[in-house]
Amino acid sequence: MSLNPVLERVTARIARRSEKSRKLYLDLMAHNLKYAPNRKTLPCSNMAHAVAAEPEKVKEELIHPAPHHPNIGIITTYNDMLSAHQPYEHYPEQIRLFAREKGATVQVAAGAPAMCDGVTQGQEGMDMSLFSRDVIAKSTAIGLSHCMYDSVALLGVCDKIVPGLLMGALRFGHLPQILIPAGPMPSGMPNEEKSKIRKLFVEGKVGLEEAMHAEMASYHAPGTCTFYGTANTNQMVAEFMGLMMPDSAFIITNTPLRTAMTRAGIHRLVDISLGSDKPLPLMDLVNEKSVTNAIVGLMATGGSTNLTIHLIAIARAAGLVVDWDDYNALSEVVPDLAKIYPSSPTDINGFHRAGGIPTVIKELASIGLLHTDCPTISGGSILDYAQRATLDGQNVKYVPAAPTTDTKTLRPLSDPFSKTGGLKLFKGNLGRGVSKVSAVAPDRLVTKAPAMIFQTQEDVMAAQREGKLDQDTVVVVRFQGPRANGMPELHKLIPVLAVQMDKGYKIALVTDGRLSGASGFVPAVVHVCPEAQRGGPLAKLKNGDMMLVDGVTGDLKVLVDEAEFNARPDAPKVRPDVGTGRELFSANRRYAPSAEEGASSMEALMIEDINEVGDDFAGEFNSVGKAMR
Ligand SMILES: O=C(O)C(=O)C[C@H](O)[C@H](O)COP(=O)(O)O
Repeated sequence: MSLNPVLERVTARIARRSEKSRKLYLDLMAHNLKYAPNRKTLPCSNMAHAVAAEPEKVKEELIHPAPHHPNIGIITTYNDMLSAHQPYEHYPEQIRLFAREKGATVQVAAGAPAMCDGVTQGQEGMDMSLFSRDVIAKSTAIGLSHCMYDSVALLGVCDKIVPGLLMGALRFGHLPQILIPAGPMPSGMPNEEKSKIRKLFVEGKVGLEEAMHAEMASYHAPGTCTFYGTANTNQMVAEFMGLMMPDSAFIITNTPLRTAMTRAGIHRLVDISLGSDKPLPLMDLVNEKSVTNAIVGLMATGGSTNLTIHLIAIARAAGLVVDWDDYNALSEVVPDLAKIYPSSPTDINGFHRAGGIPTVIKELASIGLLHTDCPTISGGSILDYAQRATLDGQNVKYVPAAPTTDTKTLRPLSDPFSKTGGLKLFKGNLGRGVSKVSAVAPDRLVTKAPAMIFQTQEDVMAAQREGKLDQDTVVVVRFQGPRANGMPELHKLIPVLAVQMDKGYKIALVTDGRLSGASGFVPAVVHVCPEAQRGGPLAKLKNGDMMLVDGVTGDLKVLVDEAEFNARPDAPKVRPDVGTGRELFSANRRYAPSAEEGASSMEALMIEDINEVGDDFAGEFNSVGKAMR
């Protein structure tokens, strides 16, 4: 099957743009592989510290390893408050047993924090959510810096956790690594019903007790939430990149198949560890082709807008430069094959039952919309991911993906939901932003209406209560970008604006902040760059300015005289927020690059430093390596 020419062009463009940075990355990984201390070269005292707490047998195995005796490091993001991460409690014990079956040992290298956007939505803690990615990345790096490991199992699932783990893990890309997901919770109260009750609550038609009951019937068990939000989109992306076992993303948590899948993943990790016949380092898996495959997956399934930030940050950690034009070009040729809540009533479990990721991959690969020549954890290519996992005794057995069994949720190529993908790039005199057009009803794609300007979502909610939003309007919520307040998700706006839409008004939202992956159906252009805090045009908008938000052409415009608009002073910048620990994140805010650049100050500064070392890089590290020997 010949490749789709746009896929080919976008991939080539990423490779060209990244030529220098990718080479620097691969040189540094080669240095890690060759010269970084490892178990076999650690001096006695260091080694004794590293094994001091192990049982005698394991001590012996670590100090005098058999020829292929890998030691697996675990980075775990377990905590028992997050439903998605609670199942990881006993994974280290299980993984130890599974590794032992193949003669390997296991040490928990580090724990990293995992925060829940469901808990922090609309709260001060949300201002730290995006930056928690950097904390997770650094925690991962600290764990792996002990250089005790021949391979790594990454335990994490949710929104910032998978990107953070990968951003850290990729700096140790010379090591073979696998993501081990824990799976979604069983379906509870349908998401659509929960949303209905939320709207009734906003309108004062149901009380607190009933609202609480609905939320708890929806979020009711261990596992990821069942909507197609950022957590589940990360899972999809990880499969499309071949970073986890085929069809492992959406097996329900704490089921026999889930356990069998973890076991299969660990067995596979042993087989590809350093020292094996076929080591498969992470740096080989994350390249311009797998990143492009991930964007295709995002478009074909209508995933979370957050991945227009996270995938860019993950790619940057591997020396790859991706931008929103790449996303947009792919969106124009990738059909939308899936409708999952918030784009439809079906949840992620329904999507999985309908055929899920294997069926989507099979369809896309059949028309050359996926690279089938980049390596994956499975040992083959992405074509291994066009298989359904089933349980065979204690083992996972794969069978070819079947055609969709529910065309309300998952469509074949011959009859897609739309010929183009789920996300769209908007551009114009207000900057660049992204929108999940697949979740928006066709008659709501274009909004031309006067602007109402806000600086917080609380102000929008208050205006709605006071009836001030009872008109066609484009609600602009600005000073919500990474430099202003850490770029929170503004998901509390959705039920409020949905109520206004139900009243028959034309409503759109424009913001330099983020929305949750659970946000849909309200036409929204998010992540607008440059952000108001950096002097972006949003800072010049006034109440009443006529706006055009056009989901067909991708226009994001203010329709006022250009000279008059440009002559306006910017609204004053916001001061940093403090409290709830936000003051610890000043550096993250102050140096944050734009959303389109991944919004990670850690990476922006890292890239500056690496570029400074520049062409001398490999030479310098070679001499450091020689001195060490
Ligand atoms: O997917 C994301 O980006 C998220 O932030 C996940 C959060 O858990 C939701 O924001 C909760 O949203 P509801 O379903 O409306 O309760």
